[in-house]
Amino acid sequence: MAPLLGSWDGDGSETAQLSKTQKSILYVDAYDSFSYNVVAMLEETLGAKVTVMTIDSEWPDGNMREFLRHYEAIVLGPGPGNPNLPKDVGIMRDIWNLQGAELLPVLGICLGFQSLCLHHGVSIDRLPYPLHGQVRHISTSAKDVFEGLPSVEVTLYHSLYANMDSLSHSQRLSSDHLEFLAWLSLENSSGSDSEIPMAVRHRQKPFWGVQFHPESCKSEKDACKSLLQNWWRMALTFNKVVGRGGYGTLSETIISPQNDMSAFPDVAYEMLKWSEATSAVSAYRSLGRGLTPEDVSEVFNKPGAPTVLFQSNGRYSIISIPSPGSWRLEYSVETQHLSLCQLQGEHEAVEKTLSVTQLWDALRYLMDMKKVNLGSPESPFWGGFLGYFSYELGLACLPHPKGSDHVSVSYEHSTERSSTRSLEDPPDASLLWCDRSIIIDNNTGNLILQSTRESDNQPSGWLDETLKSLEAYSSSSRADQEADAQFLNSILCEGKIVFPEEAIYKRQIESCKAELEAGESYELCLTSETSITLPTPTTEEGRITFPWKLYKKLRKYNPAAFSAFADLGHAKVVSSSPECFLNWDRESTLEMKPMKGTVRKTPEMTIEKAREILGSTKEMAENLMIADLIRHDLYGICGSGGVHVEKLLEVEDHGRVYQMITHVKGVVNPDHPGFAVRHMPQLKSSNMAVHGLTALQRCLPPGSMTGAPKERSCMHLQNIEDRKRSIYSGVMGYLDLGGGGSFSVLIRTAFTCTTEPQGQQQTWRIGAGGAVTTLSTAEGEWQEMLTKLRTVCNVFAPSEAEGASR
Ligand SMILES: C=C(O[C@@H]1C=C(C(=O)O)C=C[C@H]1O)C(=O)O
Ligand SMILES: NC(=O)CC[C@H](N)C(=O)O
Repeated sequence: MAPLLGSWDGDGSETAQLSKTQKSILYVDAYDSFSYNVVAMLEETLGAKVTVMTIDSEWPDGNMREFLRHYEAIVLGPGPGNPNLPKDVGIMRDIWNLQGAELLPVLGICLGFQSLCLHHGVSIDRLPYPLHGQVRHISTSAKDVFEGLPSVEVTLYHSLYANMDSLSHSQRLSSDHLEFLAWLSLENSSGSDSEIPMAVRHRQKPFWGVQFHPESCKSEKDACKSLLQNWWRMALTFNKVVGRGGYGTLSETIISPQNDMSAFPDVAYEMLKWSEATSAVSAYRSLGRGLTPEDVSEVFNKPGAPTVLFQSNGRYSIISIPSPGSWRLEYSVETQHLSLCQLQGEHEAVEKTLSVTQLWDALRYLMDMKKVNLGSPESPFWGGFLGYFSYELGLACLPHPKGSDHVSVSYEHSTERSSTRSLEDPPDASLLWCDRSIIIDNNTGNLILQSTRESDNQPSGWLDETLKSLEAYSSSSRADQEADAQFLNSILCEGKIVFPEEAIYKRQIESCKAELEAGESYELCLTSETSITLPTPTTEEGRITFPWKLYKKLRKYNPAAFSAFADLGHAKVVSSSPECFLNWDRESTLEMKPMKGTVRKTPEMTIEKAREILGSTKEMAENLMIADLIRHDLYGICGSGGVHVEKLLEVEDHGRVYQMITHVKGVVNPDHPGFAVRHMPQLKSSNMAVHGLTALQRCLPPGSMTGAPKERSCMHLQNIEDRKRSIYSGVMGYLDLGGGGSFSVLIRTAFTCTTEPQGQQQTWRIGAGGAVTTLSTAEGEWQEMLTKLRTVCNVFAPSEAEGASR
């Protein structure tokens, strides 16, 4: 039998030796959205090399004992679900059966802690109320792993707990196996306090566990580092005392049944051929005239022609300009159908069936092969793709744990939502290849006209000629604007709006809360859909200009940081999104800025008052959970040491609402990729376009629109919402051939799709929702959803009656 824990306290010399030989830790991942934060903390704090193995993996060669000899210790991570269910903990359970010389040090975190307690006779029950994203002081025994740490502030993400009352009196007195090391004082409904175990160690075996999340960005950093170092010192001392170690490390760094390797798609070569006029230089001309992006788009984009405008309140707006080299790509997740079509000249078309993984491979290949090396230093986009990816495309990119109810993309017919069921869904990816474009610097008013087509840069070529026509341009008159308003009104006054049913939405909130209480999720971003059916304008001109005129109205009503317009085949999108999903520059930096926490702006509501409201436990917890999820997403790409929180839980003014945001940055290191991308091809590239695309593929759908943990939350949301979100909750932006990219989250957005443009009616869809946590109230969430809905829905009211809709 192993010696008692007390004798392994060591003198710290093992930690000092760490730098000489890198030790290995096996991390067991339960598909949590915080896993890579834990892994980064282990690597950054202990200097250890971590291998990640998912709970649904098989032990290599079917021999756990042999495999574990290569590791100094195991960390069992947090995760959704309940340790009483074998599928939620998978291979974690095998660890508790190790005996004698097979034993090795283990640290369980949250779900891992619960699994340890459960195996040793403590029942795992539901808390009176879940504690997701809550930051609390815990008291400790100030010994063992808590040496020198009598009280620590930590983040909690659990709804289940180790119930000490489940132990019989004699079990507790002798407590033959477990010793509890830390507690949380929890007030129950009767007003009295009870003590909930927060940390444990086994008395004979080298097993420890903590119920809290030391890796969270709101847990006390130095204290949690000391805790880990204490554990590691004791773990290494154990190994030394029992003579473990010296087996060398294994080469694998990730073990999982997930395997999304597929054949390289031939269609990538076709795409390359279609882009042959795109050279490696983006030539440009500058014009110092203050034209609006709307004006410029109107000059170049004929009504109804494929157009994307990415209009920002920040620095730059990007406008697509048609050219002989323009082509479009559309992809459907459900049918795996890819179609490409040229927009001018031969009008060639290509149809192919390919998997989502192959789609990303083709995009990466094309962006890499068509790298542009030179262009206007000021311009964030030198040419490439403009367009969107849907929420369902994001779902198809998620890992699906073995044996789980898959997050699928087909839906049963629902009687409750039958009003919107028959609507056509737009493609899941729709991208426009642009070799000509215009950038407007919103700070200086300067305009950059650019093209990657060599012939456009000849004297008197397209660039020179177009510059001349822009110099002579005069913007639309007031009379035109009034005519537009009248035209819109004539259509909008006949609109029929179908709002989400309050009772159904409130029932769905309760269903979300039931999942949160069961430990299935920490936060669920519930959403609903409102549809507006309008008559199709009777004239051809009216029909094709309607979406653009609607966009201009929305842009005025709700000028947003990521306003955007897309007219891409049958799909039309008018967006006033305030939320950045993912940006990357041409060198090495990725950034994400998730939003959570929304307050409606009224004359009485100042930013100070909004800060007070958004400073509540509920709102902070909502944002913190997503902040930690986004850190994990970025660590998955950038690897340990590469991720930093720039801003945490800050309140910003976003036009019609105040929003709380967090800003996380990551730096890509091709020699040390994160675990989410480690086995992927092409990642040794120094081209940031390749890394940006991979980050998109791995980080969709946006965590702020799902909740945490992402996979499990998406699965429950699909069951609860029972509809396709489609473009809503997807992302829109640009893929720059220079290497950069930027995508917004498609919220505060209306879209429509019809393959029968001559039909009598057009239906626009607007999604809206909000994060449900255990602190949510049904009425509060319903009102918050309406606040977000109004920012777009009011644009569908005829102008005089603005604000009349709910
Ligand atoms: C769900 C929406 O927005 C999301 C939810 C937010 C929240 O819960 O406060 C804030 C911004 C978005 O991430 C929406 O606008 O429909
Ligand atoms: N963060 C976790 O590991 C949570 C564990 C478990 N699902 C609970 O809710 O209690």
